[in-house]
Amino acid sequence: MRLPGRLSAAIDVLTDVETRKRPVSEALKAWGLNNRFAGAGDRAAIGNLVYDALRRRASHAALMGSDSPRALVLAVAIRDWNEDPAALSDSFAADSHAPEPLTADELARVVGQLPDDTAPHILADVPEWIAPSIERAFGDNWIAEGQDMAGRPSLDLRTNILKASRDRVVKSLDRFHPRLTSISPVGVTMPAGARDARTPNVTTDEGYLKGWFEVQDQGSQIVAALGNAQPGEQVLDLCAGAGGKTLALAAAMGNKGQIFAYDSDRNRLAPIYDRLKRNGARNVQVRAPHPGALDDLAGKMDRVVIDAPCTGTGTWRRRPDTKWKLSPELLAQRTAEQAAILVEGARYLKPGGTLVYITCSILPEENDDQIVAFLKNHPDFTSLPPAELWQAAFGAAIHPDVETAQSGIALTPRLTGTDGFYFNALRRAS
Ligand SMILES: C[S@@+](CC[C@H](N)C(=O)[O-])C[C@H]1O[C@@H](n2cnc3c(N)ncnc32)[C@H](O)[C@@H]1O
Repeated sequence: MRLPGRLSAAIDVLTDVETRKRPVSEALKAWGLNNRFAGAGDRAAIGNLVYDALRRRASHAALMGSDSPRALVLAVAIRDWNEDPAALSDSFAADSHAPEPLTADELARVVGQLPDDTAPHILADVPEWIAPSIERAFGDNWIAEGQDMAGRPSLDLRTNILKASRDRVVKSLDRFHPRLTSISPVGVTMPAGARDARTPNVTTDEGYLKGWFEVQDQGSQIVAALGNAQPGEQVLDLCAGAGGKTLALAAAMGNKGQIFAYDSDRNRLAPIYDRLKRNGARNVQVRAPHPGALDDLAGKMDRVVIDAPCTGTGTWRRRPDTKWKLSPELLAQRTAEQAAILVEGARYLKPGGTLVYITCSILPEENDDQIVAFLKNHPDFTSLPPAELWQAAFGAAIHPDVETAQSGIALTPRLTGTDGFYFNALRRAS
């Protein structure tokens, strides 16, 4: 397919997403099944167009004076993919699979600039109602933070040090030109390409099948490392999901001690069994959810890790559709769950133990605010100093801007080149 046909397909996919309220991944898959002539390169390009349209939906729509799928996709082609507007329009006329040529109004708008009085949430490409929260989190830098959250993410891998060295992983993926991550000592990264670049399919690599590495954003690797789980400890991973953090903790502990991996959702937990086997993680006991599943652990854990259910605002680069679906109701639901899980997690700690709280959110309501509320009712807990945790994990001084008011650590695409994550470690008095 040539670019005009790909643009047309992206408009169809976005229309499908909007009219049928479908997740983007589902709409892209359906398009591929209905258009089997399209190759992997076409599907990747169409996916990039759709995701780019959603990443900068607000500013594309403001510039074009419309948020229709056509307006958004044309804006991506010209603003993000640097196509020449007149040449693009001419190429439409010569291609039977192309969208209609650009109108005079579209041509004039797409080469213009956003006016000086453009609302800040449009410049930041975030929903208007959530802008005050993002401003509270980042102060004067909040628009720049929003803009970086509208970029493309890198593909990051975590070396499974139980089975391989980072050098070995780099060598096995040589053909994708991997680089070392900037902070995580076990990470490997492949920067996002431009335009129609395809994301490397690393999960068919023999190194992946042998358990040498896992796909894991560097931010997720960093918070797992800050958790500071030590060989021989008793650790409860209370929201283990498919086990991304569990596997990182097992490797950090050198398979020594015991991790109890639990999740209240059986379906989310299901993939963990295969992943543990592939990774050679032998110190993990999976506890399936049933009443009283964790009762025997009360008061006994050295460390309880809460990778809390959250709005996922830190992952907007990867799932930009969720940015526009976020609602005050969903945020309220997540914050209520987080408050309850923090109290629940504290129950399993022994005196002197550490409660590790993690979210993949950038919103203070889910981060520092939760810590303030928890500490108010749990005066026997104190936050551990971020600079010391960072030094212990990475042997380097912490970037000053990642420290939050409540001794938390907030990672972002702009500050650390990672997804957005929040971390806070709370020590219980002995
Ligand atoms: C952010 S995800 C965990 C991701 C996972 N730790 C990883 O690294 O791949 C949050 C998880 O919390 C689980 N969850 C939600 N409420 C819970 C609760 N009350 N107790 C335990 N798990 C819960 C969800 O099912 C979800 O799998």
